Amino acid sequence: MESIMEKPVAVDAAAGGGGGGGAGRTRSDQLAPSQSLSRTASAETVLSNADTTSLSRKSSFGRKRTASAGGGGGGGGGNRHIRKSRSAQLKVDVEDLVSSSAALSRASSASLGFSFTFTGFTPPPQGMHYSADPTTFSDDDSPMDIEAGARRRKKLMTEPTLPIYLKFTEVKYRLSAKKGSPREILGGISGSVSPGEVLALMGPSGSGKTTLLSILGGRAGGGAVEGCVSYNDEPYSKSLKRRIGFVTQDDVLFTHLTVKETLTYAALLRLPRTMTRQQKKERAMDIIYELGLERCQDTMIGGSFVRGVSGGERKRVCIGNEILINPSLLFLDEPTSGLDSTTALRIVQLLHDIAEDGKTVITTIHQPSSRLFHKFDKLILLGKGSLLYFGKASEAMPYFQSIGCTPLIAMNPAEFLLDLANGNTNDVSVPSELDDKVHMENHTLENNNSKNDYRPSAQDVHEVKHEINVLML
Ligand SMILES: Nc1ncnc2c1ncn2[C@@H]1O[C@H](COP(=O)(O)OP(=O)(O)OP(=O)(O)O)[C@@H](O)[C@H]1O
Repeated sequence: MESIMEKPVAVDAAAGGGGGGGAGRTRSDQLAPSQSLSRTASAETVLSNADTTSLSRKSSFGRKRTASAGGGGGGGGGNRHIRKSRSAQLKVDVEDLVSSSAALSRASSASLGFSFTFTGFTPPPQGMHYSADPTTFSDDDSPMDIEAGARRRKKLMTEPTLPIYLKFTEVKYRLSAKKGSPREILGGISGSVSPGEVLALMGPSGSGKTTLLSILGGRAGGGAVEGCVSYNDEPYSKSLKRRIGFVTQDDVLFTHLTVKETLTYAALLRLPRTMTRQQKKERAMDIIYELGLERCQDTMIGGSFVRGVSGGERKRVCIGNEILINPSLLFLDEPTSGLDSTTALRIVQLLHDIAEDGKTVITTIHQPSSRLFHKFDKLILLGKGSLLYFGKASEAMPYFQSIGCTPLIAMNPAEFLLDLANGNTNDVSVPSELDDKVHMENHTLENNNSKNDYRPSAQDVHEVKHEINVLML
């Protein structure tokens, strides 16, 4: 890692980015009365514990919960009455959760899984009005609703963060082998991503997506890294570490904690001392609302032996754990793996919303649906550690068509690009250079009595692409 950090390159003017609407929709009209009541009551208790210095923000926060409960049909006055009558029997208040021995014993019985590494959160200004609109998604929203909700959704993540422009040039990664020469995992990958953009790293399994993501996130493993990675023209530093959120493929969560407990503990442990305990707890609740987790906030995370939240909800909790600290750079390793296409779309829409708040988002992705593919601003296509494409995601197909690679049947763009990266040219028209190479290699294989067909490698596609590029210049 040392070598890449010593020589940052000058950064060109940051490319424009962003785009896409925010996700979410209101769920208040579908809330069961009991859920509404308990949330309202809980909010009331939080309010009652509030110190006077942050009254205005807490009031708006209280209104927010009231509003969401009110969606179920209750008016303001009625809610107040309900809140009063229920306040005595509140059991799920955050204060109780944090101090209750039951919660603690459950926590201690689970394995420690948080990766509390960063603490660079700036507390929001007092009196900041947080959204009263709980219009985030839940698992039964339709994609149409998501789009509509995206327009309605107000943002919670309004605290300013340092915009970070990430640029990487000729990044190589080699692993030393016990026998023979070192194994090259990444061979000269270049690209950049601006605040407001979502960069997707796509490629077949084993192509080096996670390795590249880890290097960019300052988490390179034991191999040798070459090239240059710069953050606003600066090399990686300790202070930058505090501005990075990293959601790994297998983030470990406490099985027996509820969603609310998980995020509240994370807030209490990860947010800076300059924030009061109350502010931290409110921050956790804001995240719950922002990520549309209010309906499952009291559900246990669960695991192999305990039934808990759904896969999509679990992913959102992992993302919540990271966006709590309001990172400038957010890295995610396969946040949509194992999810159905609609839930995956919601997660990617969420990433869009986060980017729209001025964050820089980089995510690996396995096999996105076409709708999901079009949500990315930029794309890096990897094939066996080689860079096959870097540019706007929307221009990837036209680009490959311009060099003679076109799908022969209607195909999801991601599927087509992954086929190319895998060297699978069935149903794909490829340039004659590549075709010739396939025939030549097959001829050699026939002469050797081999039963296998030659499949062009990612390197072949890469080379052909390079030759064509040269011819086109
Ligand atoms: N520490 C390591 N030791 C041995 N091999 C490694 C190590 N790190 C990465 N590799 C190898 O590097 C290659 C790229 O791995 P990487 O996890 O980056 O791929 P990927 O594209 O993220 O794959 P997947 O989509 O399956 O997660 C793989 O062949 C992997 O086995």
